[in-house]
Amino acid sequence: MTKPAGNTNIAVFDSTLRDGAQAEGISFSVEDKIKITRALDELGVAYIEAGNPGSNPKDLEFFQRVKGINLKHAALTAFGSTRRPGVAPAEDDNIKNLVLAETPAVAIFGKSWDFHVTDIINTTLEENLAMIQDTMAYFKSLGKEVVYDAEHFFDGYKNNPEYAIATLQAAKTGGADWIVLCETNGGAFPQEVFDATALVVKEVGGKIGIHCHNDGGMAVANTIMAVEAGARQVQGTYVGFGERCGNVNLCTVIGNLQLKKRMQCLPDGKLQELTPTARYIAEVANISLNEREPFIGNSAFAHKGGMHIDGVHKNVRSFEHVDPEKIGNKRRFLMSEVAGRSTILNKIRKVNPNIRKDSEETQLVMQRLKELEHEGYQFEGAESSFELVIRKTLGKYKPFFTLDHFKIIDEQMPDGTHSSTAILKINVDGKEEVTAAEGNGPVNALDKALRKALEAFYPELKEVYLADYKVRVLDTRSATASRVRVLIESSDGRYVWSTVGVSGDIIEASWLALVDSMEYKLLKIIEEKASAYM
Ligand SMILES: CC(=O)SCCNC(=O)CCNC(=O)[C@H](O)C(C)(C)COP(=O)(O)OP(=O)(O)OC[C@H]1O[C@@H](n2cnc3c(N)ncnc32)[C@H](O)[C@@H]1OP(=O)(O)O
Ligand SMILES: CC(=O)C(=O)O
Repeated sequence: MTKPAGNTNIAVFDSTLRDGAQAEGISFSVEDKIKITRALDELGVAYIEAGNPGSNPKDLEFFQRVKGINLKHAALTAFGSTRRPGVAPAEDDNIKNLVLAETPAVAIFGKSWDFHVTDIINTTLEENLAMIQDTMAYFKSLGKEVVYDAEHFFDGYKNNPEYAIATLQAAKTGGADWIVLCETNGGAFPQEVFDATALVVKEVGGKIGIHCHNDGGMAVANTIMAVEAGARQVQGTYVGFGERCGNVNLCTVIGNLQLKKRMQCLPDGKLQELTPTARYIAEVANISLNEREPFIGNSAFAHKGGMHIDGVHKNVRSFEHVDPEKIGNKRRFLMSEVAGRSTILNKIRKVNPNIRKDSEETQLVMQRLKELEHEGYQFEGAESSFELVIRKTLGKYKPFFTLDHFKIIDEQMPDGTHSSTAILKINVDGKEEVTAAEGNGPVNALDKALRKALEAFYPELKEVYLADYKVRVLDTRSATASRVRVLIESSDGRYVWSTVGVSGDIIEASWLALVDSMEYKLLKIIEEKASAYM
């Protein structure tokens, strides 16, 4: 038997590794599946539907390998269909593979929609009922926990309610532990889901679950309505991956049920892992997380409008529906032309703690920020450049070096190879330094030459490297004459910082961002040394 799902009263059933693997663009390796299984178990979901052993050798291999892993919370679940028409369960190849998986739980899907029975699996309505009942009874005889997924239940119920309910009764008679109502085509409305689920809870009884797809954008609403009607198992995928438009996003469902409806979905203390787990799963799946995703997205608690930021500084409840820390996310304040003084005050105070919201300096920095954003700068993702803007505006900036000149030679060879060389002369406290460096492109060569020149004076820069480089054309209509914004992410292995440059020339924009990056790092070195002496 499966382990209880801790102190939860909603059983979370995650199908990232099965329905999620049916999403366009997703292909998990066995290793990926093991990593995600461990992460979901650590989070405390009740069931991990990890694949379809009758589908492919990869899933079979996964189920063999995962046997050696001791899961703390979750019941590992193998997925497959009912027996085929006219074949006994013990003789059905798909069912034999499910047995080989040796999981404590199985999820078996069967047909609820009469049209699917007659036109898709080409059998009789009676045989379909027998297929469902026999399959449940077979797995129960093997001591498994059996989750019955009533595929297309809501469409079936609309078309032929008596038959749809009869399929659920067949599953119950066969001994299913859970009956899960599937909104397979994802087109139902919340009220329809509520009404049908409430009827099933009353007339069929037992433990009822819900499985929604998002084709009409209603998956979360439909899931919540089913829970309101009495469903106690919620199936979905962790960040919403799934066939077509995806399955219900479990992060959104868990966030809503646990924080708004006070229905516990994860064991005590685990809700804070909601966001880090989403990042981890997206990383393993090699899919970039939609940053606007509720609860877990990077933008979910990012405040940009000046009036909103002012409100949040006064009381976080003014523009936040829940506390981001409860789900392991964080509040962010974005620098931009729509910011007000409250937004920048915290940043200014790091440079001069005596400045107030109504100080003249605050107004000056605000004005400079808006001018620069008008020129094409964006400080949302380049807070280190913004700190330098504040210093320059407040007269707290002294350049670490001055540029005499640089020159870039780009060579395209007849054999198709390409090389870039940068030659550069800088001046530090009256001392000149001339360097040259080669790179795989002009910016790479310039970056190397600048660091080489500066390292002669500031050896700490040896550990700095360029972690990311992004270019954005600001006015696409004017094509090559348009301005470009370059965003650079630098790192010294411990910290990451971001800087920005804007110009009509991509090399100049890159140079401006590179200079900010080096100057910011040098400033931080000085600050660290100063605090060590305090
Ligand atoms: C709503 C859902 O998400 S259900 C799960 C859907 N997931 C998947 O399909 C992914 C895994 N599937 C697979 O790897 C393959 O489809 C397999 C290995 C299971 C089957 O492959 P094949 O035998 O080549 O069949 P194919 O995929 O072409 O067709 C599906 C078969 O399943 C049968 N089938 C579909 N649903 C059911 C059901 N509930 N009960 C019994 N048989 C079913 C169909 O009738 C069809 O059989 P037929 O060829 O005799 O008409
Ligand atoms: C079972 C399933 O994945 C569905 O009906 O959508």
